[in-house]
Amino acid sequence: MEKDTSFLLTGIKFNKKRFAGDFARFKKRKQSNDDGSVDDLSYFKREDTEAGNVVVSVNKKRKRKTKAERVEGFSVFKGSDAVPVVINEATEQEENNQKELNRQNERDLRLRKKYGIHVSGNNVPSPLQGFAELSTRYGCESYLLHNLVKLGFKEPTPIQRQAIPVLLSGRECFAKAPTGSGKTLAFVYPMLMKLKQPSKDGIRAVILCHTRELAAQTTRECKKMAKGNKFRIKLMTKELMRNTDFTKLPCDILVSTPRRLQLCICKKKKKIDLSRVEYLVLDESDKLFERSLLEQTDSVVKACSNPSIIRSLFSATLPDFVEDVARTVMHDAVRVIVGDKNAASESIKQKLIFAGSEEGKLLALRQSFAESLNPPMLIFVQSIERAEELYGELKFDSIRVGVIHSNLSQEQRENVIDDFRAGKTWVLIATDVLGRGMDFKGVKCVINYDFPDCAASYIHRIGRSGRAGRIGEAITFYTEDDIPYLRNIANVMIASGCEVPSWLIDMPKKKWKKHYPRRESISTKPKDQEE
Ligand SMILES: Nc1ncnc2c1ncn2[C@@H]1O[C@H](COP(=O)(O)OP(=O)(O)OP(=O)(O)O)[C@@H](O)[C@H]1O
Repeated sequence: MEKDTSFLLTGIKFNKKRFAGDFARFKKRKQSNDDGSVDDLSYFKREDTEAGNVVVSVNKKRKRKTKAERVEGFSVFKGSDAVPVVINEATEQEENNQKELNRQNERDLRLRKKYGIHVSGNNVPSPLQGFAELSTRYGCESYLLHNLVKLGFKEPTPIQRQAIPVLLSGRECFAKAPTGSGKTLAFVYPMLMKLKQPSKDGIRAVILCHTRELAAQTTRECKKMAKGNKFRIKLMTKELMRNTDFTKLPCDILVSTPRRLQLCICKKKKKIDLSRVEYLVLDESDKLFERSLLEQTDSVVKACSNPSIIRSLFSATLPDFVEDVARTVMHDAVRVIVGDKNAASESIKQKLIFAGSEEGKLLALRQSFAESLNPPMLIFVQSIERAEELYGELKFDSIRVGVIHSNLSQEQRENVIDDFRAGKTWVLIATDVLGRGMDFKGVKCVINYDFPDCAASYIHRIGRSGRAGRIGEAITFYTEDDIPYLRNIANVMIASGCEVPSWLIDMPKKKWKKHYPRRESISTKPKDQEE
Protein backbone atom coordinates (compact mmCIF):
# COMPACT_ATOMS: atom_id res chain seq x y z
CA MET A 1 0.00 0.00 0.00
CA GLU A 2 1.23 3.50 -0.87
CA LYS A 3 2.12 5.48 2.20
CA ASP A 4 0.72 8.80 0.98
CA THR A 5 -2.81 7.57 0.42
CA SER A 6 -3.07 5.02 3.18
CA PHE A 7 -5.74 7.00 5.01
CA LEU A 8 -8.01 6.71 2.00
CA LEU A 9 -7.70 3.04 1.43
CA THR A 10 -7.65 1.27 4.76
CA GLY A 11 -10.32 -1.43 5.06
CA ILE A 12 -11.44 -1.57 1.45
CA LYS A 13 -10.32 -3.39 -1.61
CA PHE A 14 -8.95 -1.04 -4.19
CA ASN A 15 -8.15 -1.93 -7.76
CA LYS A 16 -5.23 0.42 -8.35
CA LYS A 17 -4.85 -0.49 -11.99
CA ARG A 18 -8.47 0.09 -12.84
CA PHE A 19 -8.64 3.41 -11.00
CA ALA A 20 -5.15 4.59 -11.88
CA GLY A 21 -6.50 8.03 -12.91
CA ASP A 22 -8.17 8.67 -9.55
CA PHE A 23 -5.20 7.34 -7.70
CA ALA A 24 -2.80 9.62 -9.49
CA ARG A 25 -5.06 12.61 -8.81
CA PHE A 26 -5.11 12.00 -5.05
CA LYS A 27 -1.39 11.55 -4.99
CA LYS A 28 -0.79 14.77 -6.91
CA ARG A 29 -3.06 16.80 -4.67
CA LYS A 30 -1.36 15.54 -1.54
CA GLN A 31 2.01 16.64 -2.87
CA SER A 32 0.80 20.12 -3.77
CA ASN A 33 -0.49 20.78 -0.25
CA ASP A 34 2.93 21.48 1.02
CA ASP A 35 2.42 24.41 3.34
CA GLY A 36 3.11 22.14 6.24
CA SER A 37 0.01 23.13 8.15
CA VAL A 38 -1.75 20.57 10.27
CA ASP A 39 -4.99 21.37 8.47
CA ASP A 40 -3.63 20.50 5.10
CA LEU A 41 -2.19 17.21 6.14
CA SER A 42 -5.67 16.21 7.22
CA TYR A 43 -7.28 17.44 4.03
CA PHE A 44 -9.10 14.17 3.76
CA LYS A 45 -9.72 12.53 7.10
CA ARG A 46 -10.62 8.90 7.31
CA GLU A 47 -13.21 8.28 9.96
CA ASP A 48 -14.50 4.85 10.94
CA THR A 49 -18.21 4.79 11.67
CA GLU A 50 -19.74 2.48 14.22
CA ALA A 51 -21.00 0.33 11.36
CA GLY A 52 -17.47 -0.08 10.15
CA ASN A 53 -18.05 2.01 7.05
CA VAL A 54 -15.54 4.48 5.76
CA VAL A 55 -16.55 8.13 5.62
CA VAL A 56 -14.45 10.68 3.85
CA SER A 57 -14.78 14.08 5.44
CA VAL A 58 -13.40 17.18 3.83
CA ASN A 59 -11.37 19.81 5.58
CA LYS A 60 -13.38 22.98 6.14
CA LYS A 61 -10.80 25.32 4.59
CA ARG A 62 -11.08 23.67 1.19
CA LYS A 63 -14.84 23.95 1.18
CA ARG A 64 -15.00 25.46 -2.32
CA LYS A 65 -13.44 22.36 -3.77
CA THR A 66 -15.59 20.00 -1.72
CA LYS A 67 -18.27 19.09 -4.24
CA ALA A 68 -16.07 18.15 -7.15
CA GLU A 69 -13.61 16.32 -4.93
CA ARG A 70 -16.31 14.32 -3.22
CA VAL A 71 -17.86 13.11 -6.45
CA GLU A 72 -14.49 11.98 -7.74
CA GLY A 73 -13.74 10.39 -4.43
CA PHE A 74 -16.94 8.39 -4.53
CA SER A 75 -16.10 6.85 -7.85
CA VAL A 76 -13.29 5.12 -6.01
CA PHE A 77 -15.86 3.33 -3.83
CA LYS A 78 -18.19 2.26 -6.65
CA GLY A 79 -19.84 -1.06 -5.90
CA SER A 80 -19.39 -0.82 -2.16
CA ASP A 81 -22.48 -1.71 -0.09
CA ALA A 82 -21.67 1.07 2.32
CA VAL A 83 -22.24 3.89 -0.16
CA PRO A 84 -25.77 5.06 0.90
CA VAL A 85 -24.74 5.36 4.55
CA VAL A 86 -21.71 7.35 3.57
CA ILE A 87 -23.77 9.84 1.53
CA ASN A 88 -26.11 10.70 4.44
CA GLU A 89 -23.42 11.02 7.02
CA ALA A 90 -21.20 12.88 4.63
CA THR A 91 -23.97 15.39 3.91
CA GLU A 92 -24.44 15.98 7.61
CA GLN A 93 -20.71 16.34 8.02
CA GLU A 94 -20.63 18.78 5.15
CA GLU A 95 -23.31 20.91 6.78
CA ASN A 96 -21.37 20.95 10.03
CA ASN A 97 -18.24 21.89 8.17
CA GLN A 98 -20.08 24.73 6.46
CA LYS A 99 -21.36 26.01 9.83
CA GLU A 100 -17.87 25.88 11.29
CA LEU A 101 -16.51 27.65 8.22
CA ASN A 102 -19.08 30.42 8.61
CA ARG A 103 -18.22 30.79 12.29
CA GLN A 104 -14.52 30.98 11.44
CA ASN A 105 -15.20 33.61 8.77
CA GLU A 106 -17.09 35.69 11.29
CA ARG A 107 -14.24 35.40 13.81
CA ASP A 108 -11.77 36.48 11.09
CA LEU A 109 -13.90 39.45 10.12
CA ARG A 110 -14.17 40.60 13.74
CA LEU A 111 -10.43 40.31 14.30
CA ARG A 112 -9.60 42.15 11.08
CA LYS A 113 -12.04 44.92 11.94
CA LYS A 114 -10.57 45.28 15.42
CA TYR A 115 -7.04 45.76 14.02
CA GLY A 116 -7.89 47.76 10.89
CA ILE A 117 -6.79 44.98 8.55
CA HIS A 118 -8.19 44.94 5.00
CA VAL A 119 -7.55 41.98 2.75
CA SER A 120 -8.31 40.94 -0.78
CA GLY A 121 -7.57 37.73 -2.63
CA ASN A 122 -8.87 34.17 -2.73
CA ASN A 123 -9.22 32.16 0.48
CA VAL A 124 -7.21 34.51 2.67
CA PRO A 125 -5.92 32.62 5.73
CA SER A 126 -7.26 33.60 9.16
CA PRO A 127 -5.34 36.29 11.02
CA LEU A 128 -3.37 35.32 14.12
CA GLN A 129 -5.09 35.80 17.47
CA GLY A 130 -1.70 35.74 19.17
CA PHE A 131 1.87 34.51 18.74
CA ALA A 132 0.92 31.20 20.41
CA GLU A 133 -0.94 30.24 17.23
CA LEU A 134 2.36 30.11 15.39
CA SER A 135 2.97 26.99 17.36
CA THR A 136 -0.54 25.50 17.44
CA ARG A 137 -1.46 26.27 13.83
CA TYR A 138 1.91 26.12 12.14
CA GLY A 139 4.18 24.04 14.36
CA CYS A 140 6.66 26.87 14.89
CA GLU A 141 9.89 25.73 16.48
CA SER A 142 10.42 26.68 20.08
CA TYR A 143 13.69 28.57 19.54
CA LEU A 144 11.81 31.07 17.35
CA LEU A 145 9.15 31.58 20.01
CA HIS A 146 11.89 32.06 22.62
CA ASN A 147 13.43 34.74 20.47
CA LEU A 148 10.14 36.62 20.40
CA VAL A 149 10.03 36.53 24.18
CA LYS A 150 13.65 37.70 24.37
CA LEU A 151 12.86 40.59 22.04
CA GLY A 152 10.01 41.53 24.37
CA PHE A 153 7.28 41.04 21.74
CA LYS A 154 4.10 39.92 23.46
CA GLU A 155 1.44 40.49 20.83
CA PRO A 156 1.69 40.49 17.05
CA THR A 157 1.14 43.87 15.40
CA PRO A 158 -1.79 44.03 12.93
CA ILE A 159 0.41 43.49 9.87
CA GLN A 160 2.07 40.52 11.58
CA ARG A 161 -1.33 39.03 12.45
CA GLN A 162 -2.31 38.83 8.79
CA ALA A 163 0.86 38.75 6.68
CA ILE A 164 2.50 35.92 8.62
CA PRO A 165 -0.33 33.38 7.99
CA VAL A 166 -0.53 34.48 4.35
CA LEU A 167 3.18 33.79 3.79
CA LEU A 168 3.11 30.60 5.83
CA SER A 169 0.32 29.33 3.61
CA GLY A 170 2.66 29.65 0.66
CA ARG A 171 0.84 32.63 -0.84
CA GLU A 172 2.46 35.63 -2.49
CA CYS A 173 1.59 38.89 -0.83
CA PHE A 174 1.67 42.64 -1.11
CA ALA A 175 1.38 44.42 2.15
CA LYS A 176 1.04 48.00 3.27
CA ALA A 177 1.17 48.99 6.92
CA PRO A 178 2.18 52.16 8.77
CA THR A 179 5.82 53.04 9.44
CA GLY A 180 7.22 51.43 12.57
CA SER A 181 4.52 48.74 12.68
CA GLY A 182 6.79 45.68 12.55
CA LYS A 183 6.80 44.78 8.86
CA THR A 184 10.35 43.39 9.11
CA LEU A 185 9.27 40.64 11.49
CA ALA A 186 6.18 40.03 9.33
CA PHE A 187 8.36 38.86 6.45
CA VAL A 188 11.45 37.52 8.25
CA TYR A 189 9.63 35.28 10.70
CA PRO A 190 7.65 33.16 8.19
CA MET A 191 10.81 32.93 6.09
CA LEU A 192 12.73 31.43 9.00
CA MET A 193 9.84 29.08 9.77
CA LYS A 194 9.62 27.84 6.18
CA LEU A 195 13.37 27.47 5.68
CA LYS A 196 13.40 25.33 8.83
CA GLN A 197 17.10 24.40 8.86
CA PRO A 198 20.33 25.68 7.31
CA SER A 199 21.13 23.99 4.02
CA LYS A 200 23.91 23.95 1.49
CA ASP A 201 21.53 24.13 -1.48
CA GLY A 202 22.56 27.61 -2.55
CA ILE A 203 20.84 30.88 -1.74
CA ARG A 204 17.29 30.15 -0.56
CA ALA A 205 15.96 33.56 0.36
CA VAL A 206 16.69 37.11 -0.77
CA ILE A 207 15.63 40.36 0.88
CA LEU A 208 16.08 43.47 -1.25
CA CYS A 209 16.42 46.86 0.47
CA HIS A 210 16.84 50.21 -1.24
CA THR A 211 19.85 51.40 0.81
CA ARG A 212 22.91 49.82 2.39
CA GLU A 213 21.89 51.16 5.78
CA LEU A 214 18.52 49.43 5.62
CA ALA A 215 20.12 46.23 4.31
CA ALA A 216 22.54 46.24 7.26
CA GLN A 217 19.72 46.87 9.73
CA THR A 218 17.55 44.10 8.23
CA THR A 219 20.47 41.63 8.37
CA ARG A 220 20.92 42.43 12.04
CA GLU A 221 17.21 41.96 12.75
CA CYS A 222 17.19 38.62 10.86
CA LYS A 223 20.09 37.38 12.95
CA LYS A 224 18.34 38.37 16.18
CA MET A 225 15.20 36.49 15.16
CA ALA A 226 17.15 33.44 13.99
CA LYS A 227 19.31 33.18 17.11
CA GLY A 228 19.68 29.56 18.19
CA ASN A 229 19.69 28.22 14.65
CA LYS A 230 22.74 28.15 12.41
CA PHE A 231 21.23 29.87 9.39
CA ARG A 232 23.81 31.63 7.27
CA ILE A 233 22.46 35.14 6.94
CA LYS A 234 24.67 37.37 4.78
CA LEU A 235 24.74 41.05 3.98
CA MET A 236 26.00 41.86 0.49
CA THR A 237 28.92 44.15 1.26
CA LYS A 238 31.54 45.54 -1.11
CA GLU A 239 34.02 43.11 0.36
CA LEU A 240 31.75 40.12 -0.23
CA MET A 241 31.22 41.27 -3.82
CA ARG A 242 34.91 41.56 -4.51
CA ASN A 243 36.30 38.48 -2.81
CA THR A 244 33.64 35.83 -3.09
CA ASP A 245 33.29 32.90 -5.41
CA PHE A 246 29.51 32.93 -5.43
CA THR A 247 29.30 29.41 -6.75
CA LYS A 248 30.58 28.29 -3.36
CA LEU A 249 28.92 30.81 -1.04
CA PRO A 250 27.13 29.05 1.83
CA CYS A 251 24.11 31.24 2.39
CA ASP A 252 20.50 30.71 3.42
CA ILE A 253 19.34 34.31 3.45
CA LEU A 254 20.99 37.09 1.47
CA VAL A 255 20.20 40.75 2.15
CA SER A 256 21.26 43.25 -0.47
CA THR A 257 20.56 46.43 -2.36
CA PRO A 258 19.37 45.79 -5.93
CA ARG A 259 22.47 47.43 -7.41
CA ARG A 260 24.94 45.19 -5.63
CA LEU A 261 23.00 42.06 -6.39
CA GLN A 262 22.64 43.01 -10.05
CA LEU A 263 26.41 43.43 -10.29
CA CYS A 264 26.88 39.91 -8.90
CA ILE A 265 24.31 38.49 -11.33
CA CYS A 266 26.12 40.10 -14.25
CA LYS A 267 29.63 38.99 -13.22
CA LYS A 268 31.47 37.10 -15.93
CA LYS A 269 32.95 34.49 -13.61
CA LYS A 270 31.91 32.98 -10.30
CA LYS A 271 28.62 34.82 -10.57
CA ILE A 272 25.75 34.46 -8.20
CA ASP A 273 23.01 31.90 -8.91
CA LEU A 274 19.55 32.89 -7.70
CA SER A 275 17.65 30.15 -9.48
CA ARG A 276 16.96 28.26 -6.25
CA VAL A 277 15.64 31.19 -4.28
CA GLU A 278 12.41 30.13 -2.59
CA TYR A 279 11.53 33.45 -0.93
CA LEU A 280 12.03 36.94 -2.31
CA VAL A 281 11.07 40.02 -0.32
CA LEU A 282 11.03 43.50 -1.81
CA ASP A 283 11.09 45.77 1.21
CA GLU A 284 10.16 49.42 0.62
CA SER A 285 8.83 48.00 -2.62
CA ASP A 286 7.51 51.26 -4.08
CA LYS A 287 11.01 52.72 -3.81
CA LEU A 288 12.48 49.65 -5.52
CA PHE A 289 10.03 50.17 -8.39
CA GLU A 290 11.01 53.83 -8.88
CA ARG A 291 12.83 54.66 -12.06
CA SER A 292 16.26 54.91 -10.42
CA LEU A 293 16.10 51.31 -9.12
CA LEU A 294 13.61 49.64 -11.44
CA GLU A 295 16.06 48.10 -13.87
CA GLN A 296 18.24 46.65 -11.09
CA THR A 297 15.23 45.34 -9.19
CA ASP A 298 13.89 43.81 -12.37
CA SER A 299 17.17 41.95 -13.01
CA VAL A 300 17.03 40.45 -9.53
CA VAL A 301 13.37 39.45 -9.85
CA LYS A 302 14.13 37.78 -13.20
CA ALA A 303 17.21 35.99 -11.85
CA CYS A 304 15.09 34.48 -9.08
CA SER A 305 13.66 32.04 -11.60
CA ASN A 306 12.48 29.20 -9.35
CA PRO A 307 8.88 28.56 -10.53
CA SER A 308 7.65 27.90 -7.00
CA ILE A 309 9.16 31.07 -5.52
CA ILE A 310 7.07 33.05 -3.01
CA ARG A 311 7.46 36.79 -3.53
CA SER A 312 6.28 39.50 -1.21
CA LEU A 313 6.20 43.28 -1.34
CA PHE A 314 6.16 45.41 1.80
CA SER A 315 5.95 49.15 2.32
CA ALA A 316 4.20 51.88 4.28
CA THR A 317 3.12 53.35 0.94
CA LEU A 318 1.80 51.26 -1.91
CA PRO A 319 0.85 53.33 -4.93
CA ASP A 320 -1.43 51.81 -7.56
CA PHE A 321 1.34 51.57 -10.16
CA VAL A 322 3.34 49.24 -7.87
CA GLU A 323 0.35 46.99 -7.41
CA ASP A 324 -0.20 46.97 -11.17
CA VAL A 325 3.41 46.02 -11.87
CA ALA A 326 3.38 43.42 -9.10
CA ARG A 327 0.20 41.80 -10.37
CA THR A 328 1.84 41.09 -13.70
CA VAL A 329 4.38 38.79 -12.04
CA MET A 330 2.68 37.48 -8.90
CA HIS A 331 0.40 34.46 -8.74
CA ASP A 332 -2.81 34.45 -6.73
CA ALA A 333 -1.38 37.08 -4.42
CA VAL A 334 -3.09 38.31 -1.27
CA ARG A 335 -3.25 42.03 -0.63
CA VAL A 336 -3.02 43.13 3.00
CA ILE A 337 -3.58 46.77 3.91
CA VAL A 338 -3.42 48.00 7.49
CA GLY A 339 -5.01 51.38 8.16
CA ASP A 340 -5.78 54.02 5.59
CA LYS A 341 -3.89 53.81 2.31
CA ASN A 342 -2.42 57.33 2.41
CA ALA A 343 -2.00 57.75 6.13
CA ALA A 344 1.05 58.21 8.33
CA SER A 345 1.40 56.46 11.67
CA GLU A 346 -1.33 57.68 14.03
CA SER A 347 1.08 57.98 16.95
CA ILE A 348 2.85 60.97 15.35
CA LYS A 349 1.79 64.53 16.14
CA GLN A 350 2.16 66.47 12.89
CA LYS A 351 2.76 70.23 12.67
CA LEU A 352 3.25 72.64 9.77
CA ILE A 353 5.25 75.84 10.37
CA PHE A 354 5.47 78.75 7.93
CA ALA A 355 9.11 79.85 8.02
CA GLY A 356 8.89 82.56 5.35
CA SER A 357 12.43 82.23 4.01
CA GLU A 358 15.58 80.15 4.35
CA GLU A 359 16.80 82.53 7.01
CA GLY A 360 13.49 82.08 8.80
CA LYS A 361 13.96 78.30 8.87
CA LEU A 362 17.35 78.53 10.54
CA LEU A 363 16.02 80.99 13.12
CA ALA A 364 12.99 78.78 13.83
CA LEU A 365 15.24 75.74 14.23
CA ARG A 366 17.61 77.48 16.64
CA GLN A 367 14.68 78.85 18.58
CA SER A 368 13.13 75.40 18.93
CA PHE A 369 16.49 74.04 20.18
CA ALA A 370 16.66 76.85 22.72
CA GLU A 371 13.12 76.21 23.97
CA SER A 372 13.35 72.47 24.24
CA LEU A 373 15.72 70.09 22.59
CA ASN A 374 14.27 66.64 22.70
CA PRO A 375 16.95 64.32 21.32
CA PRO A 376 17.47 62.10 19.46
CA MET A 377 16.18 64.12 16.55
CA LEU A 378 16.36 63.78 12.76
CA ILE A 379 16.40 66.72 10.36
CA PHE A 380 15.71 66.10 6.67
CA VAL A 381 16.94 68.34 3.85
CA GLN A 382 16.53 67.95 0.11
CA SER A 383 20.14 67.64 -1.09
CA ILE A 384 23.67 66.65 -0.12
CA GLU A 385 24.81 70.25 -0.52
CA ARG A 386 22.13 71.54 1.82
CA ALA A 387 22.89 68.79 4.36
CA GLU A 388 26.51 70.00 4.48
CA GLU A 389 25.43 73.65 4.67
CA LEU A 390 23.12 73.02 7.63
CA TYR A 391 25.78 70.93 9.32
CA GLY A 392 28.24 73.79 8.81
CA GLU A 393 25.81 76.13 10.59
CA LEU A 394 24.99 73.89 13.53
CA LYS A 395 28.28 72.18 14.30
CA PHE A 396 29.54 75.08 16.40
CA ASP A 397 26.31 75.42 18.36
CA SER A 398 26.32 73.65 21.69
CA ILE A 399 24.51 70.58 20.41
CA ARG A 400 25.99 67.33 19.20
CA VAL A 401 25.15 67.20 15.54
CA GLY A 402 26.01 64.76 12.75
CA VAL A 403 25.34 64.57 9.03
CA ILE A 404 24.73 61.71 6.62
CA HIS A 405 24.30 61.53 2.85
CA SER A 406 25.38 59.40 -0.06
CA ASN A 407 28.62 61.29 -0.73
CA LEU A 408 30.17 59.87 2.45
CA SER A 409 32.16 56.67 2.30
CA GLN A 410 30.54 53.48 3.57
CA GLU A 411 32.71 53.58 6.67
CA GLN A 412 31.78 57.19 7.40
CA ARG A 413 28.09 56.36 6.96
CA GLU A 414 28.35 53.40 9.33
CA ASN A 415 30.14 55.53 11.94
CA VAL A 416 27.53 58.27 11.76
CA ILE A 417 24.73 55.73 12.27
CA ASP A 418 26.57 54.04 15.14
CA ASP A 419 27.14 57.40 16.88
CA PHE A 420 23.49 58.31 16.51
CA ARG A 421 22.31 54.94 17.83
CA ALA A 422 24.73 55.19 20.74
CA GLY A 423 23.50 58.67 21.69
CA LYS A 424 26.85 60.33 20.95
CA THR A 425 25.07 62.47 18.37
CA TRP A 426 21.81 64.11 19.39
CA VAL A 427 20.73 65.65 16.13
CA LEU A 428 21.30 63.96 12.80
CA ILE A 429 20.97 65.91 9.55
CA ALA A 430 20.11 63.62 6.65
CA THR A 431 19.05 63.49 3.05
CA ASP A 432 16.38 61.01 2.02
CA VAL A 433 19.02 58.27 2.26
CA LEU A 434 17.69 57.80 5.83
CA GLY A 435 14.09 58.64 4.95
CA ARG A 436 12.77 55.09 4.82
CA GLY A 437 12.98 51.91 6.80
CA MET A 438 15.55 52.96 9.39
CA ASP A 439 14.51 52.05 12.91
CA PHE A 440 16.02 54.39 15.49
CA LYS A 441 13.84 53.41 18.37
CA GLY A 442 14.17 56.52 20.46
CA VAL A 443 13.67 59.24 17.83
CA LYS A 444 11.11 61.59 19.31
CA CYS A 445 11.07 64.31 16.72
CA VAL A 446 11.58 64.61 12.98
CA ILE A 447 12.00 68.00 11.35
CA ASN A 448 11.38 68.42 7.64
CA TYR A 449 13.71 71.38 7.24
CA ASP A 450 13.05 71.15 3.51
CA PHE A 451 9.57 70.23 2.36
CA PRO A 452 9.45 66.60 1.14
CA ASP A 453 9.29 65.94 -2.59
CA CYS A 454 6.10 63.84 -2.45
CA ALA A 455 3.47 62.53 -0.04
CA ALA A 456 5.15 59.11 0.23
CA SER A 457 8.43 60.73 1.17
CA TYR A 458 6.60 62.76 3.87
CA ILE A 459 4.99 59.62 5.32
CA HIS A 460 8.29 57.73 5.45
CA ARG A 461 10.40 60.62 6.79
CA ILE A 462 8.09 61.45 9.68
CA GLY A 463 7.74 57.71 10.34
CA ARG A 464 11.29 57.67 11.73
CA SER A 465 9.61 58.84 14.94
CA GLY A 466 6.62 57.31 16.72
CA ARG A 467 7.74 53.73 16.12
CA ALA A 468 6.26 50.58 17.64
CA GLY A 469 3.37 52.56 19.16
CA ARG A 470 5.53 55.25 20.78
CA ILE A 471 4.53 58.90 20.59
CA GLY A 472 6.40 60.97 18.03
CA GLU A 473 6.42 64.52 16.70
CA ALA A 474 6.91 65.79 13.16
CA ILE A 475 7.49 69.43 12.24
CA THR A 476 7.48 70.53 8.62
CA PHE A 477 8.81 73.96 7.64
CA TYR A 478 7.35 75.53 4.54
CA THR A 479 8.04 78.63 2.51
CA GLU A 480 6.17 80.38 -0.32
CA ASP A 481 7.57 77.85 -2.79
CA ASP A 482 5.94 74.98 -0.94
CA ILE A 483 2.46 76.45 -0.49
CA PRO A 484 0.98 74.87 -3.66
CA TYR A 485 1.77 71.42 -2.23
CA LEU A 486 0.49 71.99 1.32
CA ARG A 487 -2.89 70.50 0.53
CA ASN A 488 -1.23 67.14 -0.23
CA ILE A 489 0.33 67.06 3.22
CA ALA A 490 -3.02 68.10 4.69
CA ASN A 491 -4.57 65.01 3.07
CA VAL A 492 -2.04 62.75 4.81
CA MET A 493 -2.68 64.56 8.11
CA ILE A 494 -6.44 64.10 7.79
CA ALA A 495 -6.03 60.41 6.90
CA SER A 496 -3.83 59.96 9.97
CA GLY A 497 -6.40 61.52 12.29
CA CYS A 498 -4.63 64.89 12.84
CA GLU A 499 -6.49 68.15 13.10
CA VAL A 500 -6.02 70.40 10.08
CA PRO A 501 -6.99 74.09 9.89
CA SER A 502 -9.95 74.75 7.60
CA TRP A 503 -8.02 77.19 5.36
CA LEU A 504 -5.70 74.34 4.48
CA ILE A 505 -8.55 72.02 3.56
CA ASP A 506 -10.00 74.74 1.33
CA MET A 507 -6.80 75.04 -0.70
CA PRO A 508 -6.93 73.73 -4.25
CA LYS A 509 -5.50 70.30 -4.91
CA LYS A 510 -2.36 70.24 -7.00
CA LYS A 511 -0.97 67.22 -8.75
CA TRP A 512 2.30 66.58 -6.98
CA LYS A 513 5.23 66.17 -9.31
CA LYS A 514 8.64 65.73 -7.68
CA HIS A 515 8.97 68.96 -5.72
CA TYR A 516 12.57 70.08 -5.33
CA PRO A 517 12.49 73.87 -5.73
CA ARG A 518 15.70 75.82 -6.00
CA ARG A 519 16.29 77.18 -2.53
CA GLU A 520 18.59 79.92 -1.29
CA SER A 521 21.70 78.69 0.48
CA ILE A 522 21.33 77.83 4.16
CA SER A 523 24.79 79.08 4.93
CA THR A 524 24.98 82.46 6.62
CA LYS A 525 28.72 82.80 6.06
CA PRO A 526 29.98 84.90 3.17
CA LYS A 527 31.02 82.62 0.28
CA ASP A 528 34.76 83.40 0.63
CA GLN A 529 34.72 82.28 4.26
CA GLU A 530 33.22 78.87 3.60
CA GLU A 531 35.56 75.92 4.20
N1 LIG B 1 5.15 42.44 17.86
C1 LIG B 1 5.89 43.47 18.22
N2 LIG B 1 5.74 44.03 19.44
C2 LIG B 1 6.49 45.09 19.82
N3 LIG B 1 7.43 45.68 19.04
C3 LIG B 1 7.62 45.16 17.82
C4 LIG B 1 6.88 44.04 17.35
N4 LIG B 1 7.30 43.75 16.10
C5 LIG B 1 8.27 44.64 15.80
N5 LIG B 1 8.47 45.49 16.82
C6 LIG B 1 9.43 46.62 16.88
O1 LIG B 1 8.83 47.70 16.15
C7 LIG B 1 9.85 48.52 15.59
C8 LIG B 1 9.52 48.84 14.15
O2 LIG B 1 9.59 47.67 13.37
P1 LIG B 1 10.02 47.69 11.84
O3 LIG B 1 11.31 48.40 11.68
O4 LIG B 1 9.90 46.33 11.32
O5 LIG B 1 8.87 48.62 11.25
P2 LIG B 1 8.39 48.81 9.75
O6 LIG B 1 6.94 48.58 9.75
O7 LIG B 1 9.24 48.01 8.84
O8 LIG B 1 8.67 50.36 9.55
P3 LIG B 1 9.10 51.17 8.23
O9 LIG B 1 7.90 51.26 7.35
O10 LIG B 1 9.49 52.51 8.74
O11 LIG B 1 10.21 50.44 7.58
C9 LIG B 1 11.15 47.78 15.75
O12 LIG B 1 11.90 48.40 16.77
C10 LIG B 1 10.75 46.39 16.16
O13 LIG B 1 11.70 45.80 17.00
